[in-house]
Amino acid sequence: MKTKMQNIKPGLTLLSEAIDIAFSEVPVHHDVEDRFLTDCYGAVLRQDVTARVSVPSVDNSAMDGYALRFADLAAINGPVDVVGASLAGHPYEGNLPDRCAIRIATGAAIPDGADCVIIQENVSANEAETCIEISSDVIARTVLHQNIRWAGEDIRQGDIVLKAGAILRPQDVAIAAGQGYGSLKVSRPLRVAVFSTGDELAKPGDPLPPGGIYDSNRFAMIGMLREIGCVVTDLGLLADDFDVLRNALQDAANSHDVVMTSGGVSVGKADLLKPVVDQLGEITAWKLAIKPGKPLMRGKIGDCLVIGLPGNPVSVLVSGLLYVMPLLRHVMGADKSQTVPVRMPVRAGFEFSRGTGRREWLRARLIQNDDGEFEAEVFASTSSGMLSSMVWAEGLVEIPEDCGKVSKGDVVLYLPLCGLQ
Ligand SMILES: Nc1nc2c(c(=O)[nH]1)N[C@H]1C(S)=C(S)[C@@H](COP(=O)(O)OP(=O)(O)OC[C@H]3O[C@@H](n4cnc5c(N)ncnc54)[C@H](O)[C@@H]3O)O[C@H]1N2
Ligand code: MOO
Repeated sequence: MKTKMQNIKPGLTLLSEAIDIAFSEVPVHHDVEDRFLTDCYGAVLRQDVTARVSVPSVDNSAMDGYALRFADLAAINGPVDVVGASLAGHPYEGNLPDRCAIRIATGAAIPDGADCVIIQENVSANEAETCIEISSDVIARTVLHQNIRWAGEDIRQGDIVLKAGAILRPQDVAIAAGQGYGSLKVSRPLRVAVFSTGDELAKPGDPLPPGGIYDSNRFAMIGMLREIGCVVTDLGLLADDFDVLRNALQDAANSHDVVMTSGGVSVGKADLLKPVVDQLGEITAWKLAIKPGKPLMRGKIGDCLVIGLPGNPVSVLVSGLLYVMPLLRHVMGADKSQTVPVRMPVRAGFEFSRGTGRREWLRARLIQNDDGEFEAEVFASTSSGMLSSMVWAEGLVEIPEDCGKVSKGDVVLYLPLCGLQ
């Protein structure tokens, strides 16, 4: 990859700086609620979760079989008496007698005196299972502590198993369940009002007037917001009219944590979002050194965060996934590490050149080349108006601000789309 000195155009903010500034300016919400475990998936955890019990709670068997004393094995030359059983929830009480075996189930406590488990497939038992024969081969292969899981080897009582700020995945909810938590403190979902702006827009399902286009951006915005657990109010379409926009924004800001819009943030005559937010509140950021998504606007009306996404459909998705969703997760208390996209180095399977100055994302997929290695291929067009490129893509290739040329075989960073939610 050919790079030269960063050459950021005046008035544009670097994405990394813009994220740092936004994270420091937009406060984390204090509203926390206790939620039943099964409603916690995808939520931001707002407490440390401390282990109440060790896991396993006692030394137990990893397999179904027979618990024995390892030191006895050398002396065994005939049937071994099975003197009892240890089942999950029903431990064997007492000590393992010399040169005897205890029937044991996976997860059941290792009886006192036993120190290895031989799986049942490797012994032959009589029909009543009162004695077993163990071949000399199996005895020779048996080692001390075989198939034993030690108390506390997974989790020790008092360990912090989940930290505040985690975005809860199935395994996180499961570990809290395993520690007996019936509910967790998580962030209250953000209430987000969404609308698309533009005189050219028609509602999907309605007839399309001459020169009109159907509104697709609202559906991208709502989808991204729902993925991160926001409660969305769909306010539909708004015309490019100052008073209409001002009234709608003021109303939405009064009853939501965030108002998110698409369109009308560039420099054209009909781009009214900025003057409206300027009148009702404050514009706190505008124009990032990114492509697509450059004219993205951040502002506030009272305590309500306002996000004005650019109208181009790819800009909505890319700036939404890389700037807005991380910011909203921050507001819900997510740790910063949880908001950084996965970036994987891969070889470029394409050639690309451009003027420097903005961080750019090309719509991409990974394909296997003739040597079996994965390399990135990119969509034929970089237009931010082509929504089909995002449907085609499984990831994005990130071109740094100062990179003007990518040659086939160069290492580039690939961001899987599934890692951006
Ligand atoms: N003279 C300049 N013109 C533009 C600049 C610039 O710096 N100087 N920036 C360009 C960039 S970059 C972008 S991105 C766009 C963003 O402009 P707006 O946010 O004002 O968006 P609109 O003009 O309203 O729309 C742009 C484009 O997207 C279509 N659109 C809008 N809303 C929707 C929707 N809900 N669903 C589907 N498609 C939508 C709209 O019809 C336009 O084609 O500005 C550039 N111009
Ligand atoms: O910044 Mo714009 O989104 O390139 O079309």
